[in-house]
Amino acid sequence: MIELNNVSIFYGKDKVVKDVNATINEKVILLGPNGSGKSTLLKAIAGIIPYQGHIFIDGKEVSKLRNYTELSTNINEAFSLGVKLKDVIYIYEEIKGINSKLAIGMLSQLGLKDLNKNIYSLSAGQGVIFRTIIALASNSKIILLDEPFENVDIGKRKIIANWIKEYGKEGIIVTHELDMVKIFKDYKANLIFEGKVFGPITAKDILESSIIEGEDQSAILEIEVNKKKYSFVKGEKGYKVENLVTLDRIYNLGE
Ligand SMILES: Nc1ncnc2c1ncn2[C@@H]1O[C@H](COP(=O)(O)OP(=O)(O)OP(=O)(O)O)[C@@H](O)[C@H]1O
Repeated sequence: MIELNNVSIFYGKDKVVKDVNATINEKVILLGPNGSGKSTLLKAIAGIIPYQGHIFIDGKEVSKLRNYTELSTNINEAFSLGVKLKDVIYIYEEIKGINSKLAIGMLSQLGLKDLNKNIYSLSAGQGVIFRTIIALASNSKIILLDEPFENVDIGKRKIIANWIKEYGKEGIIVTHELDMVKIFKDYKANLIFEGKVFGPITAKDILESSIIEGEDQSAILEIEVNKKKYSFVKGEKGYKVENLVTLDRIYNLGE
């Protein structure tokens, strides 16, 4: 279980994650526009950057955890050890207990067969595939995945989506990809705007909502962006701020 108690994260004086409170004991989707704080929040939960407040993983404060094998992530910064792919796999086998046979099979299925390759020589999509598979093949209880479909071909995205459903019991999946959110429509989703987290509601409800000016009685979620309130209302109803049917348009609210 991931518990966030009044979590704030600063870069210098900039507070980019603001007083987040949440309990996560399943796999959830995190959606939000560029620069809203998604990666920053994931990095703090993974113990890569400092935070204020408390983040507990299964009751233990993240800042005090060392080599915790029940949490895995595809975040770039977690991959500073090893150069050749086979070395990275070996190191993760040693320190995280990943199932290297499983990882090698999954990589091969997605076209990454030459494990003598240098991790820095991978294309953008290959890098995402490699890091995501390492995170999944660890079969940790908790997985933190930052944009696991970015730059990945559509057919491979679907394979990865199925693996994400299969591996890990809890965690956070950050994605911008609307088609992928559809695959996870039964998952709960949280929205993040300007460092503030809203929700959860189901991904399906987000996809099917109209967004109208705030404080509608039947709203399934209310968010505040740039001091304006918006309500997510199921189906066609009320005066629409915009004809919001795609996530891209939801993201535009934050700009
Ligand atoms: N190392 C850093 N130093 C200073 N500011 C940073 C740093 N990393 C991120 N930021 C800033 O923090 C804010 C949140 O960034 P973050 O990367 O968490 O956004 P994001 O929601 O993941 O965006 P995207 O969808 O574009 O990946 C942004 O304004 C960004 O410019």
